[in-house]
Amino acid sequence: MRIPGPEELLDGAVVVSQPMHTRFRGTTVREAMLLRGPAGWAEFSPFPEYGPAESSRWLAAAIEAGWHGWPAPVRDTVPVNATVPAVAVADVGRVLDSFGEVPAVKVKVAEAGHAGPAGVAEDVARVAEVRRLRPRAAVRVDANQGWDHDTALGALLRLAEHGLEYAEQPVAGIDGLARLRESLIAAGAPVRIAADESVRKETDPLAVARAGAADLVVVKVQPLGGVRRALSIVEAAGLDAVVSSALDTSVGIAAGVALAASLPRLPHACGLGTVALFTEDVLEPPLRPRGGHLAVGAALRPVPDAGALVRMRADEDRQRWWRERLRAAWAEMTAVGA
Ligand SMILES: O=C(O)CCC(=O)C1=CC=C[C@@H](O)[C@@H]1C(=O)O
Ligand SMILES: [Mg+2]
Repeated sequence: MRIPGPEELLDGAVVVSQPMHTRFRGTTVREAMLLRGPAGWAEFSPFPEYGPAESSRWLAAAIEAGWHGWPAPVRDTVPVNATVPAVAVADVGRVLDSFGEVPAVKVKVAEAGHAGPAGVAEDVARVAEVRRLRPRAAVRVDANQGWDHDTALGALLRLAEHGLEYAEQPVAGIDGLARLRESLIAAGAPVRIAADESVRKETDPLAVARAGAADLVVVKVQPLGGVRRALSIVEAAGLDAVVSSALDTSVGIAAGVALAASLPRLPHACGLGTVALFTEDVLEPPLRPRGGHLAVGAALRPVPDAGALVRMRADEDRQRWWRERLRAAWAEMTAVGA
């Protein structure tokens, strides 16, 4: 893959700032740098705390999107899940309604500061409310590795009573996932385990499959370094994959759609409905599911709305900060031996 130089990448780049309806991942504003390449618009939006090495994979994904393009799709539509942040029970209905009809709902649990017994009770109540409001949807939970073994085991045994499609990264680490999976089977509640952080943050994303630590892998285009790299990780893992967003703008969501559309098997709804969590988006109309699905054809060549780019443009300090970040990620990516 040809790697353009930083000046070429930054020519026409703009940083946008997106306010969120609900706090998610500890923030209420998400920034993203949008790049304009010969193959189309691309997104570079590593989370603010990520250093150059981790960010270099996000840059590789942007270069693929903007300078090379994606593999051909094998399906026309992609099923999408609603994402319910760790909100109070009273707010669950409002969040669900913002996603419209969906085949699956992902519920955030074990939020920082709420991973003890009182937090588990809140999590169970949130999942019960989702189940009450969407009796036919598949319900999955994502703990972002916030529980320890015993809390996860206790929580999942209670949550399993509401019917769980799977539990995403309930505990940290590959060994932790493998041990919990065994304990759940031994307890007669074989809740399926999906690995997220143990795939996207490990230097060896296949280790989870080798260790028998998960039933599914969650794959996100930017953290894994592009659609092609994510496809090869899924193939080598030999596990079913759930495609999810990294809280991207619709430009980044398009890359997720490209991945979901080109996977040979797609048995689960994808976490690609997250633009519903933002108050504004760069696309007019935003990439939002209809009837629980995103249409692939319309999604693959996102062109931001010129007015939205002006309205959402971050201030000049943030433009400079992101330009430096891209240069640092580029230097890491092209360093000898990288
Ligand atoms: O998968 C979804 O439904 C939405 C995306 C999502 O949950 C995430 C996006 C970005 C960062 C993560 O904290 C989070 C996740 O852990 O999967
Ligand atoms: Mg996750």
